[in-house]
Amino acid sequence: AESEVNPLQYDDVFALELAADPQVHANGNHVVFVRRSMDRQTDRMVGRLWQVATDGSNLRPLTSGEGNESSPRWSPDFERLAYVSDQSGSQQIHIRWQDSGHTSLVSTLPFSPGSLSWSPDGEWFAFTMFTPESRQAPVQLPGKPAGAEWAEAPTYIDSVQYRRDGAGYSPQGNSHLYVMPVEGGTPRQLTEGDYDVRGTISWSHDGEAIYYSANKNENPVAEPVNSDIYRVEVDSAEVQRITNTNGPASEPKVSPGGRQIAFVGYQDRQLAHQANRLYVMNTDGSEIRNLTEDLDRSVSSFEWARDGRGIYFSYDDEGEGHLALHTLRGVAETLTDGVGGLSYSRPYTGGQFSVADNGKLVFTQMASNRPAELAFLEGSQTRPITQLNRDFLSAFSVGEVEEFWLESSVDDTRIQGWIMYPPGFDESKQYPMILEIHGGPHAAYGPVFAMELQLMAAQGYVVVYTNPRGSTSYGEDFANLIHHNYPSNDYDDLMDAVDLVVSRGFVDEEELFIMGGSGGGVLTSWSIAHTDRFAAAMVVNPVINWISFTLTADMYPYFSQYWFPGLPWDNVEHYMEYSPISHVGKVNTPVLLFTGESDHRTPISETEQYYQALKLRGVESAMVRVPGASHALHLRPSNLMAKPAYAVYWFDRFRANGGESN
Ligand SMILES: CC(=O)N[C@@H](C)C(=O)N[C@@H](C)C(=O)O
Repeated sequence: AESEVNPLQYDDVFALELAADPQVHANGNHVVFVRRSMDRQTDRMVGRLWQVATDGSNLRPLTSGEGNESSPRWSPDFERLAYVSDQSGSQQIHIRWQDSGHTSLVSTLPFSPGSLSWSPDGEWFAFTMFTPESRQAPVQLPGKPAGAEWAEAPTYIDSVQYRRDGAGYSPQGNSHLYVMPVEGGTPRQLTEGDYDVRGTISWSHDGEAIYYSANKNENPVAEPVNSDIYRVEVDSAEVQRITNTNGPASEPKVSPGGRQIAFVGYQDRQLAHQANRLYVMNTDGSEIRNLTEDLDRSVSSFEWARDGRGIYFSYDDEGEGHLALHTLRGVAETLTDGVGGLSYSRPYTGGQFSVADNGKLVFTQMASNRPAELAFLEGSQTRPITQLNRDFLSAFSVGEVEEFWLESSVDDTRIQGWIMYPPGFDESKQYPMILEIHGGPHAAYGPVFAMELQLMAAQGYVVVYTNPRGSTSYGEDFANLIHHNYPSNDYDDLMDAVDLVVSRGFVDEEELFIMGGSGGGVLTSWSIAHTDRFAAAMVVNPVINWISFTLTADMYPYFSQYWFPGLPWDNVEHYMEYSPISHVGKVNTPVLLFTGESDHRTPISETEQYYQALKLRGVESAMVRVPGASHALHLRPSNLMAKPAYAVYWFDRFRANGGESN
């Protein structure tokens, strides 16, 4: 009955929890994971290490929980657990002895460690760490008296990657590979040069070398996606190149027997979307085999089976994460779906898993009514392990999500989408509707819990979301329907979805609203230049002008060469034809903009261009600037609630009868 409906409140963002980074014990009996929750005082998501038996019993914290903890990694004998924590004031490596429960800080690193990995004998850690390049500024100004307070010195920059979204302006330097005794000591740098070591690092079976991936090409600007796998000897730091592929070769993982390496990558064809394939090769780089050539889906992550006879991997298909096993003999078997749940703000796909002996697996399980929880897979049986959100969600009515498919009005291409109903939905009534559009554009939404969308549904809006052409998880051809052609018929797919939902009869056509972030901001601003059917729009961290975007975004070498037929100055007409700014003269829809001031992916200058253009045209518009926020606007819980709160404020203003229709 309607009286029992208890919709979510904005403040409930602080009640969300999720289970991440599962690391299952080899015996499959218990799993260590990062329990993420929201801290109201610091306005941040914090991670704490917890352990639970895979039958769901004995859920308990592993540490005193005073720091933000991440990256739990079992020692090879499963007697110790390494992890990273900022308990000491900076991100450092800690160890927990599983028998005594004793924990200890073992590093004093100048920068945060990444890709933490135990040596096979359990005596060394390997990790990546930022390594500053000690270089004096080329200009030294004379005349500063001792103790004088002069302006901060100007910064001299000549590196390609001088800023990164989420990290800000970087000092000169690179991420390099280090080793350190596990009981502590001085880290020893194994790689050097003007390239970054990122992602998985993997010890050779005998512990004498480490495999890593890097883009060491002479002109990394011209080859932004190219990378290869290298082997560095731990004693001598001698480096050997293992692959020489045309495209990325990354995430190397040595097989349990030590004779093979699995990795992901693809043959570069300069397409906007190129699906990651899973490869195996001998450790000397010979006999490279593409295991997933026929899958036509992107491999998200993978792990060797402990007997070395196959590789478990995850991939998204039709908006949902799947786990599969590929034996080295060539047989592939899908084991489960429902992998995902780590994106809690908008319903993006993405999950994690961990492999025990004998085909037992733990994975993050997605659901449209709660964020990621852990689940156990044994054979073909899946059972839940954690219920971290049970307490909070049992008290509230969450919007139900229904899948739909439609055939494109342009070319009959099948398009998938979802409707989120407001709690207490009554189909005999008329509701306002929000179309919420994902970014990427090569990314996918799915039936995943999404707090931003839930908070808008809780305010009485039907929320519709789709995977228009260009989205991933439907194969490379579907994604590349917008190659050098974005935005285009993806707009028609979105309008087809609106038509379908309107035809169901429960949406008030006078109360249609549209919003989207990033690539979704592109499509929102594009849509309102091509139709006046929406009563108002919210354009979140958009790209408005492809020329200014490619020349200010952090990933500019990639965007300029993979999303367009050539560089901006040689293709001005193309760039401008596809830029929403070129069509702003047709916009009549009231627009609210919402962007992080520290966004280096779609810089706020894009938002400002659009805002000023709308003002010049006299279109009703406002701009919300989010101080300190990067492209990942949801990272601070207060911003996670601010975005839907502003959306509802703006859309309520433009409802037909002051919001009284339902
Ligand atoms: C590749 C990339 O970062 N694209 C951005 C323009 C984008 O659309 N990002 C999406 C994933 C988002 O929602 O932020």
